[in-house]
Amino acid sequence: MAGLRIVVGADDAGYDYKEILKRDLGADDRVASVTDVGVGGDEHTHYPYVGAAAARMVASGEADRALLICGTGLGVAIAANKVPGVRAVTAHDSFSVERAVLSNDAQVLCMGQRVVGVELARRLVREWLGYRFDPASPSAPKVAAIGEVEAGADILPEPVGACG
Ligand SMILES: O=C[C@H](O)[C@H](O)COP(=O)(O)O
Repeated sequence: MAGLRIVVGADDAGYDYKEILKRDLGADDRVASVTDVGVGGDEHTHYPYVGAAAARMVASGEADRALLICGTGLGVAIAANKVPGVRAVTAHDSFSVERAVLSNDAQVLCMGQRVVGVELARRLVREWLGYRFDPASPSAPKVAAIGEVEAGADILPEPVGACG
């Protein structure tokens, strides 16, 4: 399985975790490359800029995934989701991290440095690296429907019995 190209980013509130997680990613043989879009230790930025910068790299195909940290993991996710084609989630538990990839084909995982302990964050990132979305899974049509909504399509609700 090809190694993942990962972009990491954080605002000031997520800088410490971003550095720790970046180091972990760099030492993991499932990771082909790690690109850091900031912030640097002596820099300041608002979370939408790093969230969007990382998401654009995913949308353009320069990166396979992004890992974004802010105070809560919420702002960077909202910003990343504004980039067409990007599915960003905030997750601080094992099941959500699994389903983010296997159900939602989310390419962007966001966490909050003020929310989750660092050792749990490190463990969740290790788990995250092990999941790959299966395009033949029953979840694939639902992910495709997200793209249709993004493209502006009106999608009528399916009958309840047809929802898988
Ligand atoms: O979602 C936003 C983040 O938590 C950010 O790091 C802090 O934002 P605030 O300073 O506006 O609360």
